[in-house]
Amino acid sequence: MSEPSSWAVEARGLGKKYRRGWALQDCSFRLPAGHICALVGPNGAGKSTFLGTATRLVQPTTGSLELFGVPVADPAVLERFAFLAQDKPLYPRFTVAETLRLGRELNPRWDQALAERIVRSGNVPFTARIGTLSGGQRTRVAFALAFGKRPELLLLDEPMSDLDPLARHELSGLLMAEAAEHGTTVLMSSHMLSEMEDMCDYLVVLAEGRLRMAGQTEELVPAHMLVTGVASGDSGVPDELLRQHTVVESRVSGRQFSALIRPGGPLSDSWEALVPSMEEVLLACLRSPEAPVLITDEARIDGAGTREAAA
Ligand SMILES: Nc1ncnc2c1ncn2[C@@H]1O[C@H](COP(=O)(O)OP(=O)(O)OP(=O)(O)O)[C@@H](O)[C@H]1O
Repeated sequence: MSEPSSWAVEARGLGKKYRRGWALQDCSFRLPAGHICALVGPNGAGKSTFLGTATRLVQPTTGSLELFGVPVADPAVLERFAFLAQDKPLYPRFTVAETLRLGRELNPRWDQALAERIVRSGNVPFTARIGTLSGGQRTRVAFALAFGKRPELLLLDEPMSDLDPLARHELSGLLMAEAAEHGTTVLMSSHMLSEMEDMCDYLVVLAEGRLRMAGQTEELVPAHMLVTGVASGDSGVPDELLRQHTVVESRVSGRQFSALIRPGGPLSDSWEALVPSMEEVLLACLRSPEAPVLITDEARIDGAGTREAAA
């Protein structure tokens, strides 16, 4: 058994219901500490809602959530994570220097040198007021605040969306270096699948408020194969493929079929099989919300189910 603190995130039956319906439902998984995890899903999938429950901005309707073994309702958890919200809320009248000073005064483990380095490498003037900065410059200051806190867990909601390609490259490099050097766990929602592939070693996929996949990428991605061959049977997808393997997505074009599958045994020699990229697996999974859920043993949490949220 692992020590409780070796799990950065443990969600058990987590759900949030709004008047319009469930934004997140029966979500159960765990994320071991030290990973960089992509939180992926289409618009409205429940990613921000999940991050909201982790940061206490959203009160769950069902289930529980622990960070490093501590329930999120416990104030002791607050200094262990930093959150970069999608709209990067900062005080518009503060200067950049005043914003960093606020970070220093509020956070006992504050790293001023690191925060200043992040601001300086984007040539953002320390004397400028936040309200006068471009969207990307504001994001950089928000990054500096989040990193400067030296958290054990960084929760990032679409952090790179308004950054130029150079800034994205620089800050994603910094993210990976920080995670490697300090063992920081990162949970980051994003629609940039190919960038996630370079950075992330853990995946949590949501669709329509439900968990679709969770686990280490090195386990999830090779659990899939891209198969092509000669079409046969009523649908064009060979019966043997449908019977013996889990077909996540299939397509028939002329006399050829192609499918992304989870092999249930050896594949026929008459088909060509390739290991897909993470992006190909994610795209197929997102296009096929009816495909069976895949959660690795490491990410699976026992005894989960929908119940009233812990007070
Ligand atoms: N405060 C709210 N009141 C009512 N419904 C809400 C509220 N916040 C979110 N929702 C609904 O919950 C669902 C999940 O929204 P959420 O913002 O978590 O999705 P998301 O995966 O972050 O989407 P995106 O990729 O577009 O940012 C959506 O259907 C949304 O309309």
